[in-house]
Amino acid sequence: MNAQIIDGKAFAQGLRERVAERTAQFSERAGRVPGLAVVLVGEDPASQVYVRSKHKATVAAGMASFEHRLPAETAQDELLALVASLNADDAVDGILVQLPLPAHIDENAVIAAISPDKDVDGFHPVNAGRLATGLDGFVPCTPLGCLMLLKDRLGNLSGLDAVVIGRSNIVGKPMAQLLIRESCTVTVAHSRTRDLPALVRRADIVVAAVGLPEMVKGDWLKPGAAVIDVGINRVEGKLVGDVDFASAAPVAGAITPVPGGVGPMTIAVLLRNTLVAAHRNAGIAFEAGTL
Ligand SMILES: NC(=O)C1=CN([C@@H]2O[C@H](COP(=O)(O)OP(=O)(O)OC[C@H]3O[C@@H](n4cnc5c(N)ncnc54)[C@H](OP(=O)(O)O)[C@@H]3O)[C@@H](O)[C@H]2O)C=CC1
Ligand SMILES: Nc1nc(=O)c2c([nH]1)NC[C@@H]1CN(c3ccc(C(=O)N[C@@H](CCC(=O)O)C(=O)O)cc3)C=[N+]21
Repeated sequence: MNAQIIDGKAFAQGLRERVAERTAQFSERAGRVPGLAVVLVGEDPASQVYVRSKHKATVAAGMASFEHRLPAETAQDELLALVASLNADDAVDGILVQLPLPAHIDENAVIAAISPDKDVDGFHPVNAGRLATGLDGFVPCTPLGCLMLLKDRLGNLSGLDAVVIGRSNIVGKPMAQLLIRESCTVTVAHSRTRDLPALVRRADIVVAAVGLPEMVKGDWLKPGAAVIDVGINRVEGKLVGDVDFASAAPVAGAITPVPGGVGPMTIAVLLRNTLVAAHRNAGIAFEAGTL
C-alpha cells in the first residue's frame, strides 16, 4: 500500500475561495467588510512569517486586516489595554494574539481578556467550554482544519479508533473534543504515555501534535491508517512534521505532508471563523453550508 497524499494546500485554497464568495455577500448585506485584528508582540521570525501570511490571506478574502506590532518589552497592561480597545471596536470582528508571548506576559490572562464573541482562535475558556459541552462557539483553527481534512477523506468517522498525540489547549485537547463529537473512540497521548507505538498501532486515525521532528514512525502505524501531521519543526533550515513521512507513507492509507498539509488549513479556517464572527456581530444568520 502507498498512502494517498492529503493535499491540505489545495483544500485550503478551495475553502478560502468559498469564504471570499460568502464575504462578498456579507459585505453587500451588512454595508461593511469583516475585520480581523492580529496582534504580534516581539520579533520572533517564525511568528512574523505567520502574521504576514495571515494578513495577505485576510485581504485576499475581501476582509479588513488590522495589524498591531508591539515591541518585545511591551508591558502586560499595555497589551490588555489594546485587547480592550479591539473588543470595543465595531470594525473588528475577530481578534488573534499571536502565541507564544514573551515570558513576562501571562498568556492565559491575555486570552481571557479577548471577548469570547471575537475569539476566532477559539482559545478563550468560554469557547473551550462550549466545545466540550456541545454548544456553538469558536473552534480552534488547527484542529478544525484537521477535522475537515479527515471528513473529506473518510466521510463518516463514527466508531473509528483515534489517537491524538499531544494534549495542548490549542491543538491536542480541542482535536480530541472534535473527534469525540464525531463519535470516534479517542485516546489522548502525551509525554507520560507508556508504550506510544502500541497505542498508535490500534488507531484508524492518528493526529500528531507534539513538536518533535519525525517522531512517529511508519512501523507504529496500522496499515491503512489516516495520518494527520500537525507538527511544524525547522530542522537544518527545512520544515518537517512530527511524523517520519518516508517510513509512514508506505503504510498509511492517507497522510498530510509538511509543508502543504495542516498549516495552510489553519489560516483558511481562521478566515472562516472571522466570517462567522462578522455574521454574529452584525446580527445576520450564518448558514454553514460548505463552510
Ligand atoms: N500546522 C499548524 O497550523 C500548527 C502547528 N503547530 C505545531 O504542532 C506541534 C504541537 O504544537 P502545540 O500543541 O502547541 O505544542 P505543545 O508543546 O504545547 O504540546 C506538545 C504536546 O506533546 C506532548 N509530548 C511531548 N513529548 C512527547 C513524547 N515524547 N511523546 C508523546 N507526547 C509528547 C506534550 O506532553 P505534555 O503535555 O506531557 O508535556 C504536549 O502535550 C508543534 O510542532 C507546533 O509547531 C501548532 C499550532 C498550529
Ligand atoms: N494565536 C495564535 N493562533 C495560531 O493559529 C497560531 C499561533 N498563535 N502561533 C503559532 C501557530 C502556528 N500556526 C501556523 C499557521 C500556519 C502555518 C502554515 O501555513 N504553514 C505552511 C508553511 C509555512 C512556512 O513555510 O513556514 C505549511 O505547513 O505548509 C503553520 C503554522 C498558527 N499558530
